[in-house]
Amino acid sequence: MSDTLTRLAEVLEARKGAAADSSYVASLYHKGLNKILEKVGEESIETILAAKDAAASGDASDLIYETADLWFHSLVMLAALDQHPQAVLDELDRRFGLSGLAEKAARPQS
Ligand SMILES: N=c1c2ncn([C@@H]3O[C@H](COP(=O)(O)OP(=O)(O)OP(=O)(O)O)[C@@H](O)[C@H]3O)c2ncn1[C@@H]1O[C@H](COP(=O)(O)O)[C@@H](O)[C@H]1O
Repeated sequence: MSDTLTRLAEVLEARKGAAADSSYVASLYHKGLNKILEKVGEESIETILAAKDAAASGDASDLIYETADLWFHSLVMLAALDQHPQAVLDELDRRFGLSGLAEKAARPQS
């Protein structure tokens, strides 16, 4: 799972030197941080609406699609601020360790 984030982070880093009209990510960098944050906000709202629809209809396909958009734009935000997604995964790992669930999951069932 995290391999996808690593490979995507590499592409996002490479887009930093690219011309605005060469790719979607390059165009976002050229528009600046405010535009990137606007996209994160937009995608957050679309994800919430899709979650409501999924709960009502039982069909989660739009929710998965919108969540991918939200994660993607969050990764662009992190890259624009020179942050790597591994730092977020490390933070989640730290919290998982703190909760004691990691040890519980590793322990054989009796
Ligand atoms: N995962 C994604 C990804 N997810 C969503 N999007 C784009 O995000 C945009 C979101 O849709 P919207 O309708 O909200 O946006 P829009 O109308 O195009 O833009 P606005 O004018 O509203 O800002 C669409 O243009 C999608 O194509 C993505 N664009 C790129 N990637 C990945 O990023 C990599 C680099 O992309 P490029 O920089 O385009 O080569 C690609 O190889 C992909 O792996």
